[in-house]
Amino acid sequence: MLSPPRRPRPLSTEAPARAAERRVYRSLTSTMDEAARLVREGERGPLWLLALEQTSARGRQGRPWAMPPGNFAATLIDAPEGGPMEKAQRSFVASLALRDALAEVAPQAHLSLKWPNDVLLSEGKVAGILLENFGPALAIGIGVNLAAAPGQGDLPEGAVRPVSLLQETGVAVSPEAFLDRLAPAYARWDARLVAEGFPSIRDAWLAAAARLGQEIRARTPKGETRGRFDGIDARGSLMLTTPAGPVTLPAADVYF
Ligand SMILES: O=C(O)CCCC[C@@H]1SC[C@@H]2NC(=O)N[C@@H]21
Repeated sequence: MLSPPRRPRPLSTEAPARAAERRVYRSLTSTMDEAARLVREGERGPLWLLALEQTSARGRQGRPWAMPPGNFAATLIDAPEGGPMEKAQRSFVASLALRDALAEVAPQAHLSLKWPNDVLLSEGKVAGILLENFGPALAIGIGVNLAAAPGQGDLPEGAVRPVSLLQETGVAVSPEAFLDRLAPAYARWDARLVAEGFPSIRDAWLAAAARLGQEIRARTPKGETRGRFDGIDARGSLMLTTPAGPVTLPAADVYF
């Protein structure tokens, strides 16, 4: 007879001041899987799930996400007010929070933001964000190459190379210590979104955007669009000026 599936047990549960509750796990398939399970059980957050190892992590567009030991992997479960647009805006909140947390631990780092939700360090990808909507709650998955960058393998031409914080700056920080910075940074930017609305978040994001005003390429299942990166609209969609006129893309992969 099959035994019932074992529930992952957190190593610790605590609620530090100024931040949401957090649970730390030694190993999970993916913090997104654990988030989905907890949401099914009624969890609505805000709750951070931090895994020291993931055996089956995923990235955007169903791609696998490699997680060398020492890297950061967490998911924030939250149930913000509003509809799909307000939820999608949290990817910009998370990008800004990640930028701030990285800047706090490595003040000398050259950081920028790549649409839709990557954080670049010295122009390489140091962190990625994956948003998944689990009905009543949102899961914001965040992976940061703190200790090591995954192998470059078969990167598409124009894709940014993966880099790690340690390799680029010499700064060593544990996943737990990084969450100590990230959780309050997220709470600050989220409060700003609620208080001031998306234009304030958009302005802050654009001020840190990589390649603004320059030519980029955006790939969707329908093909590639080349154009000048003019910003993001009120929904967070990518705005390009192409030889054929303005184009707005709600989702795409961007190449430089
Ligand atoms: O493709 C991307 O850039 C997004 C990567 C997101 C990876 C993180 S690691 C924590 C969370 N758990 C997952 O399985 N994926 C996200």
